Amino acid sequence: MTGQTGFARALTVAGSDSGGGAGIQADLKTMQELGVFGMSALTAVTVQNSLGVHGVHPLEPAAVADQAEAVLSDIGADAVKTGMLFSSEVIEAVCDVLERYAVRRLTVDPVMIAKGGASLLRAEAVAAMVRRLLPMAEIVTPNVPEACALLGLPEDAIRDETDMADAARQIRLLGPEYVLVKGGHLGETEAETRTECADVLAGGSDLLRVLRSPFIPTRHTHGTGCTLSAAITAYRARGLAMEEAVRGAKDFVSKAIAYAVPTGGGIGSLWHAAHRRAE
Ligand SMILES: Nc1ncnc2c1ncn2[C@@H]1O[C@H](COP(=O)(O)OP(=O)(O)O)[C@@H](O)[C@H]1O
Ligand SMILES: Cc1ncc(COP(=O)(O)O)c(N)n1
Repeated sequence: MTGQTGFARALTVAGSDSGGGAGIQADLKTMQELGVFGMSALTAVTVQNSLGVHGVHPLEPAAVADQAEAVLSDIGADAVKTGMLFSSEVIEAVCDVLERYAVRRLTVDPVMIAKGGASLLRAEAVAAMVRRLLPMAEIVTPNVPEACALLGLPEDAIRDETDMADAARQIRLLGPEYVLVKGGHLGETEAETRTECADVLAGGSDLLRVLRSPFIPTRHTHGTGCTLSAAITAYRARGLAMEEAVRGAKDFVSKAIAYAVPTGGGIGSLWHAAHRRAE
């Protein structure tokens, strides 16, 4: 038997979601669906289902760093993403490894709070994320509350697309080459009249794009952010240009939301194979 040559590889550094919809599980499903060989460095085991996060068991920072090192020193990765990192110690340990292997195609999903409200990043770790991780990122993908936290703004400071664009430009000044501020949380209170979900991409020399997609009226949105950032990472691993990668990822996540599955009695999860049906 011969192996496949010329395949793209991606590494995710993130937490496990026992419910299967977010975290490492969403990342690996997305990478596989997009034809990329997915690998993982686990940061924490979360006890999670559709009703929320019931426990968080972080791994030792050295255990996280060793997993990333094992992957990068042997298999290699064409692109890397980070998700739930939990503590400043884990951020520091992961940054040391990414720096050592000169990882360039790095997507940072600055995961802070799960949809049910549980904290997936200690408050003290935001400073380490800003100081060490953001300058290494090729793209950072905050949702609206995360963008506020990165900029030290009150959590209701971003109210419309103009505010999202301002925030994206300001976060760029923290070091990442591109910033995608995601608008899934904007207008949550007007769900009945909402027609679209817009994300703002800033980067390159003077790129500013508003990426629009139809709003899908569903409560089953567990894993949207993880899936979007994993798809960007997979497309970058395959060598697509950044704007193309982000547009492709938004399309992938929209389809996965449209065919979301009502797993459990709470917030259900995306269906990562949906793009196959829609093609
Ligand atoms: N109900 C929805 N319909 C269509 N797109 C959505 C919906 N909810 C979120 N999205 C999209 O999913 C992606 C993730 O956004 P968001 O939910 O804001 O991130 P997070 O999961 O990090 O909170 C974005 O591209 C956003 O526009
Ligand atoms: C382990 C883990 N990582 C990330 C999320 C965020 O999920 P979402 O994409 O719904 O914001 C989560 N709920 N659990």
